[in-house]
Amino acid sequence: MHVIEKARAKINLTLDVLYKRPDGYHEVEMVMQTIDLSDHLTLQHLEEDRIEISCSVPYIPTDERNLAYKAAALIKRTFQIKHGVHIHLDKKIPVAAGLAGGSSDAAAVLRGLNRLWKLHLSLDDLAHLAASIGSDVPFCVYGGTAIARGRGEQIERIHHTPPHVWVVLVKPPIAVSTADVYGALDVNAITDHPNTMAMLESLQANNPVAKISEHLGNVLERVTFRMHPEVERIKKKMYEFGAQGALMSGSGPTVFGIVDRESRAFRIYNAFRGFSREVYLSRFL
Ligand SMILES: C[C@@](CO)(OP(=O)(O)O)[C@H](O)COP(=O)(O)OP(=O)(O)OC[C@H]1O[C@@H](n2ccc(N)nc2=O)[C@H](O)[C@@H]1O
Ligand SMILES: Nc1ncnc2c1ncn2[C@@H]1O[C@H](COP(=O)(O)OP(=O)(O)O)[C@@H](O)[C@H]1O
Repeated sequence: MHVIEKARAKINLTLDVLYKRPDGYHEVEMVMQTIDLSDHLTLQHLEEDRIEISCSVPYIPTDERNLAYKAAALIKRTFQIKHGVHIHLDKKIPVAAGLAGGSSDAAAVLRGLNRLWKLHLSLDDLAHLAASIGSDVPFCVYGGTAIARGRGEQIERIHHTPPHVWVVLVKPPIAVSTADVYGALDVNAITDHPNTMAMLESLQANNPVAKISEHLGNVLERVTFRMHPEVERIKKKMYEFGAQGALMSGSGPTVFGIVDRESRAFRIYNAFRGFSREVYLSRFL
């Protein structure tokens, strides 16, 4: 008995930080968008009471530190399930990139085990559980377009037909810690808060990409740019190569560019392939 789930990457079209909370987290407001770049998960029922993880790449832990493991352990604990699961992760989303790859794997495990073990939970039930795994996991349970608030776990889904937008992603070969980036952010020094509602209205009005691009904004960019100037250079190149809009996703270091035409996206993709190893072509989903 097995089920297959796709775990899709996200990008942040806006990322605003409102204040630092007493619990150490930052109160955020972000427009999140699922893109067509996914890990593939296979969940195989085991009669024995254990969680096994295997992975297509060697540099991700396969023990309880893996977010997919945490999700399976949470389901087993919450619903007192006495058998187990083998989870294979076929990784395609770059790791520690600002694209929520691990969070999306965890969300896919919640959805997959709900089916495998016939738990009859709604997506809202799963998203509620997901918050204890990580701030980005509830959004990944739903996917699509949403506004995320709180520490990222409060999701307002946006039901619309997503505009046709091509996305080129470039991940420089550096590791960025989300905790370090939030830790180095001086909330009182933020002057360029993005306009969440303007972005939302632009998406819902199905505006052309050039218009949507006017509202892209991420207050963590400055912090990551300071730590790793090459990330800012990639953003500049993205515009030089013809992107209509460009932004760092999440805490970085991936930078995405958006365009309305496939041919233009291919040109940018090919231009980056000359000197970047990790370049991806994708679309809004
Ligand atoms: C920046 C964002 C934007 O979508 O994504 P990534 O760059 O990780 O993809 C998210 O806010 C990341 O969410 P996620 O990666 O799930 O974070 P968590 O595991 O919950 O938290 C990691 C650490 O980041 C800091 N953190 C996280 C979220 C938040 N609203 N405020 C914080 O200060 C905390 O120090 C926390 O210990
Ligand atoms: N299933 C998983 N896939 C990727 N990374 C994982 C996973 N489980 C745990 N991790 C760890 O989580 C960290 C962040 O990974 P990831 O979710 O890809 O990044 P981000 O939050 O920047 O999008 C990495 O250091 C990685 O070792």
